[in-house]
Amino acid sequence: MTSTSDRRLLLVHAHPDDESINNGATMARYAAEGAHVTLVTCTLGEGGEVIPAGLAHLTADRDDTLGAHRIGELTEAMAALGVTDVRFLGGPGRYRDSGMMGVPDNDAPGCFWRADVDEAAGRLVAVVREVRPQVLVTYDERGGYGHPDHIQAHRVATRAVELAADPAYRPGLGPAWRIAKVYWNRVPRSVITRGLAETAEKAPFPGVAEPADVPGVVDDGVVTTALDGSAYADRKAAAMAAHATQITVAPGGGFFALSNHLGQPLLTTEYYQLVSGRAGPRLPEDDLFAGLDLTAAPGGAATSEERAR
Ligand SMILES: CC(=O)N[C@H]1[C@@H](O[C@@H]2[C@H](O)[C@H](O)[C@@H](O)[C@H](O)[C@H]2O)O[C@H](CO)[C@@H](O)[C@@H]1O
Ligand SMILES: [Zn+2]
Repeated sequence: MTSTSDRRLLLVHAHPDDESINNGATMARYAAEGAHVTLVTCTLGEGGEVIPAGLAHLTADRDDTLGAHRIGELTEAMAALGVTDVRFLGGPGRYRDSGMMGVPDNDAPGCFWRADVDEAAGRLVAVVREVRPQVLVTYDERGGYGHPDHIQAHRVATRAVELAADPAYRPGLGPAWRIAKVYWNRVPRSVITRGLAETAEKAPFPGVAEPADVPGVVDDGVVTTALDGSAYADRKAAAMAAHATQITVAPGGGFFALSNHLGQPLLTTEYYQLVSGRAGPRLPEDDLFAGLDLTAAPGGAATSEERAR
């Protein structure tokens, strides 16, 4: 029997807001079930736009205090989800928001896009070996939608999974730990197509996003895992609304828009692709920990088949 308190989930994201958009219901569900949920966010989102006019002064080209403000937004969002283990990679401000692909900030010293992947991954290995998660969630190789910080978060997380499991890598960071299952954030094409059509019909925004604007859209058959988080819909909507400089949540919670004011569906079933580790006995999985025997031997959890060897 899986003890929920033995379950440990690590999520690696680029900016404050990505965690609530992609995984808010998942995080709320596992936190409510007693699992240990750890969020590592790689930047403070210093380069973001700002929706509320009264906060426009925070932007990088004015007061340049948006990063500090977004720490507060993330704190409020995690309180809404019941998540208490919240960290910034290398500490707050270690890696700066790199801006959208192609802007001059991509070349700024200290930006995440210019970080040395192995150096950044080493900082994440310390978290992995401390927390010893059985499951890690991050983005695909495109970072979901091509943002430099999202691509870099994928690269750093992927490298950290490899290094954390290598006993020869920096033993001073703790015993090696193999993460049993790695997932990428996904949205099935049929779901977003239906959701955007509904957005166009019902949402109170001046425009509607394109599927290409939505991170992680893939053909339905690529998706291995669907977590029904409908019981946590209100918590996800509250968490997203807490990121008020970045997100507007429509009254009633069914839709949202980023600072581009293009409406999208606020999904309460959250989808994943298992890219490393063995899937649970039934597809699509309805649990990220499906198939795992959590009586972890030193070094990492195992599936029931591995345990039986
Ligand atoms: C969801 C996400 O990754 N947001 C990033 C992104 O913000 C977008 C960016 O400002 C774009 O110019 C807008 O049109 C869009 O509406 C925003 O969501 O990039 C920001 C800068 O790197 C980042 O701070 C924000 O978290
Ligand atoms: Zn982001």
